[in-house]
Amino acid sequence: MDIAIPPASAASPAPWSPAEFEARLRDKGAAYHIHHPFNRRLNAGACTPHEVRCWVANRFYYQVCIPRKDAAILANMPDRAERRLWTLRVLDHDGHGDFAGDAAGGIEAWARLGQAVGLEREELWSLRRVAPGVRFACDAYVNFAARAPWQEAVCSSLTEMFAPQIHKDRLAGWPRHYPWIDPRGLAYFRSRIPLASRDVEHGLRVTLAHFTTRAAQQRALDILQFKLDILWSMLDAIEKACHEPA
Ligand SMILES: O=C(O)c1cc(C(=O)O)c2c(n1)C(=O)C(=O)c1cc(C(=O)O)[nH]c1-2
Repeated sequence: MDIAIPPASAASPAPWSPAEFEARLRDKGAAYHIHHPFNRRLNAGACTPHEVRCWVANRFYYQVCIPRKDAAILANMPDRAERRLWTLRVLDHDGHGDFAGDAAGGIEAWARLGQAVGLEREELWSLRRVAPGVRFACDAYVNFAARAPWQEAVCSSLTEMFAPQIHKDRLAGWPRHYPWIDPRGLAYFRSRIPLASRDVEHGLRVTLAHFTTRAAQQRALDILQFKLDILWSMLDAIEKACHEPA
């Protein structure tokens, strides 16, 4: 992701209007990992208990990386008001307050999902089931967020525009498809629906204000594609690592 934004010139096409630009960002949902064959199988109830556990153990690495990447973005934000908003993202995942209920944070909620699918806590936290491709993909996200201008890092979080649907699919289908999973373990997915909407509102405001030439808008679309590729690559690696020979 080291392609520089070329300077606007008289020959550049006019920028898209904010509404058109936002529509083009939203069109990127066609490449979201909701359409990945492994996710389609997972949410259709076609995965074995081994595959579900393996997905939960691998995705845990994404969960632990998210607040690290958000902390890296914070360090690059000069503006106090933006930092105050962004801090919430770190706390959403790391937890705050009394460490009970929602205050325990997303990582703890994911660990409870691990318990609900039958993973030992130590096995999850040790990260020993994380496939190399999942590590590479998540580390690429943290590295990009740390090195890019903060507005570009914010833009890369906009895959969250498409996340509420994937969480809703899990909440709607898993209790029927996977009755062996304790439904209390699904609380993480429920908790993310309002938080993702709040995050997207902020992320879109920053993105629409920052990427204002056509070349910059094209770069924003490329950044979003880079993040979509990270999520897709994670599932490619998970699909391979979690495959159970018949
Ligand atoms: O389960 C999913 O498919 C999924 C996807 C994404 C995403 O689109 O990046 C996030 C989440 N979940 C999620 O739970 C979450 O907290 C989150 C934060 C971010 C981000 O980029 O800052 N993405 C996502």
